Amino acid sequence: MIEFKQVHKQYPDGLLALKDIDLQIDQGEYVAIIGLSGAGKSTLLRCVNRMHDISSGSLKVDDVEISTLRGKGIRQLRRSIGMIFQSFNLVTRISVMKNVLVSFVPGIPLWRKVLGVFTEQEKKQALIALDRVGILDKAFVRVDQLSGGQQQRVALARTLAQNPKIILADEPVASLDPVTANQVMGDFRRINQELHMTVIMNIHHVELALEYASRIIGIRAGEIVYDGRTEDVTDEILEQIYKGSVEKGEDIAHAREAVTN
Ligand SMILES: Nc1ncnc2c1ncn2[C@@H]1O[C@H](COP(=O)(O)OP(=O)(O)OP(=O)(O)O)[C@@H](O)[C@H]1O
Repeated sequence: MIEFKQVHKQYPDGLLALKDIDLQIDQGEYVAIIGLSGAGKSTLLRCVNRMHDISSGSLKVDDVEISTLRGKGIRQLRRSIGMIFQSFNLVTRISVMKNVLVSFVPGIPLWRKVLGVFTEQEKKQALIALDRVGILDKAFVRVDQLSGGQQQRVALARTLAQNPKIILADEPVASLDPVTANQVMGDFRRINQELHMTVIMNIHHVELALEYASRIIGIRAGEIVYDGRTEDVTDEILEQIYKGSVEKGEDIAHAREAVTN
């Protein structure tokens, strides 16, 4: 379980990016965080794995106050939390398999990583992860020969091989075409349901958030302005989250379309 209590996050330049955040996310939820650009979505997500430190309040992951963690404790925390980025963060000149292997076993000695020495068990785990996201047949293909959607699936497989309890995804489908974005959102849902991993995702596509996530958190200027079930999201709620946005009208139209279809 992830628990924020009265969390504030202020950047060194004085900007208050998160204000008084109270939030509880149970194991196995699929949560989409939506809001305008600059609302604080990435900041919120990145506090969970200590990529950012909170300024005050309490943030617990499985009852551990994460702000008290140091070196080894932070590494352990990050082992249980996978992170997926919009830009995939893969090494494109090497094979899919190597990408998964090199990153999913952070505990192995550096020399084994450098020489590419992996056990049969590690290889098996990597192949199982690739199979889960439907790209087992690409295991020995170089990453730069794959489409964007396939690369995002490699990133997901790499995270899965690490067997995390929580997956944080920062705009994972922002650079994908609509069909591929739907497929990748579906991958996240399948993994969430089959493996009971918590998924917390920042996403600009409101219609995809409403279609795939079971809970929506709306952030506006660093504050939570909506937190509830996806099916309870109304036009008024979206209006409140996106008030003043140039693209708002379009986003809400898409959102409605997705809900009524
Ligand atoms: N390292 C930083 N130092 C100072 N201010 C920052 C830093 N990172 C983010 N901010 C500011 O904090 C606020 C929240 O940013 P954040 O990236 O969390 O928003 P976001 O909702 O994820 O935006 P986007 O959808 O554009 O990614 C913004 O005003 C941003 O400019």
